[in-house]
Amino acid sequence: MTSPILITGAGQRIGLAIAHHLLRQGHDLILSYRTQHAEIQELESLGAICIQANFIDNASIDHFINQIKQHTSCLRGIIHNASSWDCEKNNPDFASLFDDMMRIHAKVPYLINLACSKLLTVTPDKTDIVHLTDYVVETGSPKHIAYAASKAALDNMTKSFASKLAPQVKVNAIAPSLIIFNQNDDEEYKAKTLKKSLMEIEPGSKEILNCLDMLLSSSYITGRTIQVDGGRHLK
Ligand SMILES: NC(=O)C1=CN([C@@H]2O[C@H](COP(=O)(O)OP(=O)(O)OC[C@H]3O[C@@H](n4cnc5c(N)ncnc54)[C@H](OP(=O)(O)O)[C@@H]3O)[C@@H](O)[C@H]2O)C=CC1
Ligand SMILES: Nc1nc2c(c(=O)[nH]1)N=C([C@H](O)[C@@H](O)CO)CN2
Repeated sequence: MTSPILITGAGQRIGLAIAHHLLRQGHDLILSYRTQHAEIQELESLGAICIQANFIDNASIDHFINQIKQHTSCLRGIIHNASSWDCEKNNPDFASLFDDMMRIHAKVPYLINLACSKLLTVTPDKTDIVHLTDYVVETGSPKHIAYAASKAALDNMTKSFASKLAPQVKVNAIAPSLIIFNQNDDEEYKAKTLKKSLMEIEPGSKEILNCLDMLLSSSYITGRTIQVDGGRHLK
């Protein structure tokens, strides 16, 4: 087994697309999933090590980290993809929402990066940490205040970990705007959202895969955020 890449939240959508993309490239994978999606069985049949993890408290994060270390003594990369796009409108308990957003988007990457950084330095080759953040790190989001703040924390940690882990480990962020809609998005929301960018398309996971390929193949880019947002900042 080559040094595996760790992906969090790989059971659906972008995380699932990343998992299949890296498997097709010949990488070994360790991945986390929360819900037992049918796709998990296929990933296991393709050789991925799939670990069920719901990051609801410190103990669950620690348990996941221990399971990683039981499966491998080295890592080629870590991709922090797991995320909950939750909002104040759906959560009147703002304190719990804030804690949940900070846990999944900042505490989980923080603890995994610190606990697994040595695994990224076992081989002499350059290795990578990639944080999936969000366009709203630049602008804030009045409808997703805690979500945006937690993604901003993750964005900031990109710089801290890049400095801490250089030169062997490169640490970068990918900041998407609309990539793929959700199943329950109605036509009115879709039309309004498409208009928010210059490109006015729903690009799909391929845009993230292209960006990931660039970062993993670079020997020089670190501490940076690659915006994948269709020119939304110019609208
Ligand atoms: N989709 C888009 O257009 C955009 C996406 N992004 C970012 O890109 C990344 C991927 O987006 P997308 O594919 O839509 O993400 P999803 O909303 O599909 O969530 C990704 C995964 O996170 C997992 N997850 C959520 N909460 C927890 C938890 N408490 N513990 C463990 N796992 C959890 C889910 O697991 P499960 O399904 O197993 O329950 C899910 O599969 C995210 O970081 C997102 O913020 C940013 C901007 C736009
Ligand atoms: N975890 C998630 N984060 C985000 C999602 C999502 O579906 N899951 N979706 C978005 C939107 O596409 C937004 O970028 C455009 O309305 C943001 N984050």
